[in-house]
Amino acid sequence: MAGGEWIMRLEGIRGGYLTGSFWEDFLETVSGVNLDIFENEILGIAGESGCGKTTLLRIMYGHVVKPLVLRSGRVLLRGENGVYDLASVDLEERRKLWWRVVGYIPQNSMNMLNPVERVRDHFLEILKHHAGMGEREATSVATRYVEEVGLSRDVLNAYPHQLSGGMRQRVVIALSLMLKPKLVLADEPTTGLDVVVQRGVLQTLTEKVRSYGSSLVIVSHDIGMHTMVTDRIAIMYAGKVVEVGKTVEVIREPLHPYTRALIESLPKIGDKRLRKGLPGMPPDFKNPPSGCRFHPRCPLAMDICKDKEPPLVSLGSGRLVACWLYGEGGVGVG
Ligand SMILES: Nc1ncnc2c1ncn2[C@@H]1O[C@H](COP(=O)(O)OP(=O)(O)OP(=O)(O)O)[C@@H](O)[C@H]1O
Repeated sequence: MAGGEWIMRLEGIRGGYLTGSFWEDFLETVSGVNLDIFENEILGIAGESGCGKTTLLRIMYGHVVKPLVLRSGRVLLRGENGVYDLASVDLEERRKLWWRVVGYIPQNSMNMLNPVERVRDHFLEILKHHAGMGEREATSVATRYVEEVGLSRDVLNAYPHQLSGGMRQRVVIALSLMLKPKLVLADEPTTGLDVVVQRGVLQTLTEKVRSYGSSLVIVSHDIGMHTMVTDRIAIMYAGKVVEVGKTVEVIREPLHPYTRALIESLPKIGDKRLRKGLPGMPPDFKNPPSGCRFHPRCPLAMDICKDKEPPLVSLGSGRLVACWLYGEGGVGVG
């Protein structure tokens, strides 16, 4: 569970995509995010499709290549020899941190395996280059990790297309975890798998992360999944973090009207009533609403919401919310 020191600290992250050849042709899809990820925790990032979750995760990994651009902010990562700002260290330094300190499971990662390389070669390449192992040691480590994620060692001799989607995803999980990074970033790690396989893959991922004492950030729009596996949850809306807290508390008593709407839309066991969806559309990043970006869809919007952006304030016990309903009572955190 969460507690102790942060392993990653995000400060004032603003990033997005270049959409043309000029600096002004820019779509800001992450706007001023501040967030700490603590040691030994599983943090979920949730929000509607297109709210900026993947953009934020890529920035957290320090994999910022055009058209993705980080306009401002710091991505502080506690490494073996001190704190690094992934937003400013050079590529060589970031390469040393990738796999060993911070691991990444990108969206659709199971399709990312090189189709002309056997599974074994994927493992050996990482173990040789990032851990300096020789062939023999690397092969024995690869065998152990493949088995640890519930696969047979024969999988090492297979080509990716010979494996099912769930098996490929387990391979990607083993690859990203085998150097025991302190922090693993997983983007929709079970999308595209059937429900039963999803559960097994999630269980493997979270069990391994817990047993290595690593932290995991898991991006998904699936609140049910967050309820099952995460300790804390950050809710994003239109490029901003609008609520953070312990998952059980956020689910039991959502504070931000957007979080309430997300939770309201979840099916509940035994309740056959049609769930209410959230009316309206997420805003256009090119021309976001003034004040609180959620105000045009918010059933509780007040005059101030149109004029002034609510800061993310602390309500104590690690609960943060960006909403004028709580704004005056909280302690601003930036
Ligand atoms: N390469 C790109 N160029 C321009 N705009 C992009 C690019 N990639 C993403 N976007 C836009 O950035 C916004 C945020 O996208 P992002 O993928 O971060 O959201 P998300 O919350 O992860 O969504 P999803 O759950 O659908 O993956 C979206 O409006 C998307 O269309």
